[in-house]
Amino acid sequence: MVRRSSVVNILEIENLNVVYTGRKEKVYAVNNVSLSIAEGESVGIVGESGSGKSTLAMAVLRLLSEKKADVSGTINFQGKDILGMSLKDYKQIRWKEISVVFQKSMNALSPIHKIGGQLEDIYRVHEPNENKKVIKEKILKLFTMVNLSDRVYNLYPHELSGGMLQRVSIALSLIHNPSFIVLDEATTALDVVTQGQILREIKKLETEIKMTRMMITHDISVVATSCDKVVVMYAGKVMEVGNVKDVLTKPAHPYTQGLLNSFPSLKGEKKQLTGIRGFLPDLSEKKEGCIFAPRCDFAKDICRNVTPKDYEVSSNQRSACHMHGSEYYENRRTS
Ligand SMILES: Nc1ncnc2c1ncn2[C@@H]1O[C@H](COP(=O)(O)OP(=O)(O)OP(=O)(O)O)[C@@H](O)[C@H]1O
Repeated sequence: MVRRSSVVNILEIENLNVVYTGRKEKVYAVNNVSLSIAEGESVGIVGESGSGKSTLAMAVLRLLSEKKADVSGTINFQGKDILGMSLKDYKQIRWKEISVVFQKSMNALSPIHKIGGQLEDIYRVHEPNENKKVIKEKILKLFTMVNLSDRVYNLYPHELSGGMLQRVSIALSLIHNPSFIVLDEATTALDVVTQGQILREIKKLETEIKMTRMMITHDISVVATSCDKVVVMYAGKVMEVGNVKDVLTKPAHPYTQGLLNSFPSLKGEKKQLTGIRGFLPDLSEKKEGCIFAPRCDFAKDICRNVTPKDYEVSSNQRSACHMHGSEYYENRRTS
């Protein structure tokens, strides 16, 4: 949604819809999402639980079962139509070009094999003929990058702390030098000190190996400290997109404002946390109007009846709100 003329987009998502069909009732988890991510950019996807962040990532990663989810729209990655290609072709891209770290990625490691051997085996899935010594060197280099010592190579998973295991997962995701990485709550379970360290290492890596990052998180402070752009999702839709600084200091959508007012600030004045009244809507049906209107203190008739389009607030910020950029919002902006 934020477009800069000289920028090359690595990922372009147009009108993406994901409907879970596995149960009696459908779930419209992602609705008409369009967004682009420029090469080298780090983009945070935020929104409360159930807003469709992981589903969006799973669609990009082609990890949704065709039997359980209908995916429509287009996803272009480096000019290639991801949804249009065969799964066999996509598997050539996954891990090599696009990789992912989930919150529980570390659980995928076998408890009875040493870390080094497991990483070596995974490396060979894409490079079956690579020399053992070369692979080991590569893995040790990655360990250094994520601040793990060489001795981890010969340890079993149970001999590592949660933070170390998550660093192993990040090292693993980087094993084929991907140009795009998805981190889905990858640092959420870690203590703040370890999380901060890992985020700093990831940012350093991005400049070293020219990587683009899509980061899914509940934690706005993670976005504030580590991302260039933020996408705010609610009930399967993008509510607001923009540069982190603009969106976090001058939110243009009432949902973003509510989300920001739900987080305490460690710096600056103490403020009353107000949260957002009500709950996420039932996603088993599609309704006209703004999906946030029932929870929005400022909704007018138009909001309840007409689905808002995506309005430009500034060259760096867009908001799907009928009242975008009105004086009314100007007055409500947080400082
Ligand atoms: N496999 C599935 N089958 C049916 N519905 C699903 C499935 N996975 C997710 N959903 C539903 O899709 C909606 C979006 O879920 P999703 O996990 O993408 O949200 P999220 O924003 O990532 O939430 P969280 O932050 O809690 O991970 C929710 O209503 C969820 O219940």
